[in-house]
Amino acid sequence: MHNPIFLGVNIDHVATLRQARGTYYPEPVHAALVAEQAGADGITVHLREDRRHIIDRDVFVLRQTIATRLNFEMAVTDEMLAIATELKPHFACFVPEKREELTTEGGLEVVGQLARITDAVTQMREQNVLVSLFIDADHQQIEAAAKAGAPYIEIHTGKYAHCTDINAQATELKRIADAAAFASTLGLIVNAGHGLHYHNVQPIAAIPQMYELNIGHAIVARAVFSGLDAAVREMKRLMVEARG
Ligand SMILES: CC(=O)[C@@H](O)[C@H](O)COP(=O)(O)O
Ligand SMILES: NCC(=O)COP(=O)(O)O
Repeated sequence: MHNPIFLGVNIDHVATLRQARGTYYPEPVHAALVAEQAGADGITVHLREDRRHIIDRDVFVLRQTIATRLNFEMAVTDEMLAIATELKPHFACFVPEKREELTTEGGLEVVGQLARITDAVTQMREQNVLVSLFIDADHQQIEAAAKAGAPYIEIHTGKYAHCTDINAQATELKRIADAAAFASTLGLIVNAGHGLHYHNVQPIAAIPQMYELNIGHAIVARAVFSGLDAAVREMKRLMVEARG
C-alpha cells in the first residue's frame, strides 16, 4: 500500500466564478495558497482550449508562487504542448477535451493514438515534466499508457461518482480497484479523480495503490459554506481516515 495518500486540489472553479463576471476576484492563486496551507499536496488546474475558467496568466503565476506541485491538465494539442514547454509544471496531465462538454466526460484514447501520445510524452520528458494520462479504468488503455512511457496515470472516477444505483457503484469501484492493481504491476503510479466528493471519496482513497486524488468541484462548492481552509482539511481528513 502507498501510504500516505496525497490530495491535489483542483481550483478551476474558483476561476469559473471570476470569469462569470470578468472580475479580478476570486483570485485562483489566493485559493491555491490557502489550499496548500490547509494541507493540499498539490494544485491542479485545467487550461481549457476555450479558457472558460483558468487562463494563461493563472498557470504562470501559480508556477511561480505555489510551494507544492503544479499538475497542469491539458489537451494534447500543439498549442498546449508549447505552453507546457514554457511553463514546465511538475506534472502534465493529458486529458481529452471537447469544446462543447460541460466537464471532462471520458478518459483519453491512448490505444488509438499511441504514436501521437508517445511523442507528446517524450516532448514533456525532455523538459523534465512528468506526464500523467487521464484514462478510464480499462486494461487496454493502461497497457497503452505504459507503452507510451507515461510514469503516471489518473483513473477517471466520473462514472463511479455519478452512479445512483448502489450495486452499479460497487461494480465501478471494483473496476477502478482492479485497474489500479493492474497498473501498479506495470510500474505505473496511480492517481484518480473526477466527481469525487465528501460522501464518495473514502472507498477510492482506500484502494491500496492510490497515490493521489485530484478533487476540485466538491471542495470549491463546500468552501462557499465552510471556507476553503476547512473544506480542504475535511477532504484530507476523510482520505487519511480511509487509509486506516
Ligand atoms: C480532467 C478532469 O477530470 C478535470 O479535472 C477537469 O479539469 C474537468 O474540467 P472542469 O474543471 O472544466 O470541469
Ligand atoms: N482530474 C480531476 C480533477 O482535477 C478534479 O475533478 P473534479 O473534482 O472537479 O470533478
